Amino acid sequence: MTDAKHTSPRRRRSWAEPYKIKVVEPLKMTTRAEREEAIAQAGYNTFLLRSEDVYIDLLTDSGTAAMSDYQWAGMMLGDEAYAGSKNFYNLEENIQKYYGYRYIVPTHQGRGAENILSQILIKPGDYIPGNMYFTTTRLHQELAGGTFVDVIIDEAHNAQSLHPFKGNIDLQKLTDLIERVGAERIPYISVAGTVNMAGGQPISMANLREVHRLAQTHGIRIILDATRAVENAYFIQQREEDYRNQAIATILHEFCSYTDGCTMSGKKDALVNIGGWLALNDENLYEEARNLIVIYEGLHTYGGMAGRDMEAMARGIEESVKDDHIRARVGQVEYLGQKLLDWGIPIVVPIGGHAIYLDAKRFLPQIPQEEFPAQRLAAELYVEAGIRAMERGIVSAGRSKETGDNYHPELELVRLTIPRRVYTQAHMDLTAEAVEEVYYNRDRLRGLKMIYEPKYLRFFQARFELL
Ligand SMILES: Cc1ncc(COP(=O)(O)O)c(C=O)c1O
Ligand SMILES: N[C@@H](Cc1ccc(O)cc1)C(=O)O
Repeated sequence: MTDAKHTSPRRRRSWAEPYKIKVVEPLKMTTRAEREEAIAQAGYNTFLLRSEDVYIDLLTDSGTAAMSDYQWAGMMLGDEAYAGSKNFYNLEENIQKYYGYRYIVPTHQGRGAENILSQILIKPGDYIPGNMYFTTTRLHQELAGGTFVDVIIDEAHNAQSLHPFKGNIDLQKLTDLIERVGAERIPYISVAGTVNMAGGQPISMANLREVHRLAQTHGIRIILDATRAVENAYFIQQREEDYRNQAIATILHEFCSYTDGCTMSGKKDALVNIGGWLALNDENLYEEARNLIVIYEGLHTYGGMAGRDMEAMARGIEESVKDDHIRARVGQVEYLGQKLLDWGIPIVVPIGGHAIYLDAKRFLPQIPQEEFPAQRLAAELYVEAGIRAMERGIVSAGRSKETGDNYHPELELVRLTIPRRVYTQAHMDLTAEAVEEVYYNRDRLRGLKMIYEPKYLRFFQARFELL
């Protein structure tokens, strides 16, 4: 007999956090009228709100993690020497140990590494295939004279496809590109794990291994965007048969071994508020990176970070690869997503690693994409309950560098991004309730008009008016 009463409690054990709370940060409560005023002043762009006017901040998981006492203790051991800080060597050692790359160049955050990498590897006229674009990554590739080509599987562009690895690369699309432009015009394949713009979706180990094999045949490098590679490793453990019994750290190491280097925003997986790195296995490329780093970031033993920041990141890496940590981290995201699915709210499935993505096309079908449905939905969530989310649709996609026309991405999404170790289950419940309320009242929402458009990465600073 297996009715609920007789089920072993062990089988029901949930994802509860493997830590307890030692310090809290009070939040300001606002009225609806105050929020209406604040979002209008912010030009209906959640990036332009003041954080003190936000109740639950789900704008991003970048630099928003709560550090542990072990990390804070490390901050007191900051060696703030200009050159040769011991914290750099601790950081270097941990990156080599857990990610497996040979040479490490610290940077102030991910895009610092993307800048250096793009300058070193890309020549005007080159093509860079990748598993869906990321805003900063593509811009650096374009500024260096390259053209990004999306070679992700088609399922990634379909919010409702249940493919377990929507971050996978379509080997046929990649082969076609190599045949069309020639391997010598492809400086590297840009692989992200997980894929942020697709909904935090993972790439499988099997797929990366295949991409590696193909790349080797043509002598093309693979550079990983390792920003959320630990979360990717968790999905490999959960969904890929051969990895079910392997530790996250082991999976991460193998995953990186199929690539020639990585750019990293330490502000995500590595549990710090600032920091990043560029890692490379090729000594000559490392030499070039060391030359550029002193122009853009700082000396090669600090790269824009204080010694204490490097120590916090070295320790954050150790914590990030613990199985208990990552299970609870993704578990919390899944908890929120499952609740929304149970209530019939349209979200991207499968639920991703760092965020829930509301499908604005199905949420607000009455608003055409040119009137920015996702931007409108994000603004409304803020007005409803002081929850700050982020548009990931036509505003984020920007314009084609060739024609200047707006891209029209298939995915028109609002991202509810969960910071690591910051919010409680009750915050997730309240978030779900607020989304449900907006969904209930969705018919009365109209679109927006863009009244200010910055030249680069427009979503950060664009302004809108209600239509
Ligand atoms: C997948 C991905 N790559 C690169 C970056 C760039 O990192 P950073 O914000 O640290 O510059 C981010 C976030 O910005 C990201 O999510
Ligand atoms: N990488 C961070 C910060 C960021 C947000 C949006 C961007 O398009 C670029 C950077 C994030 O994904 O949240």
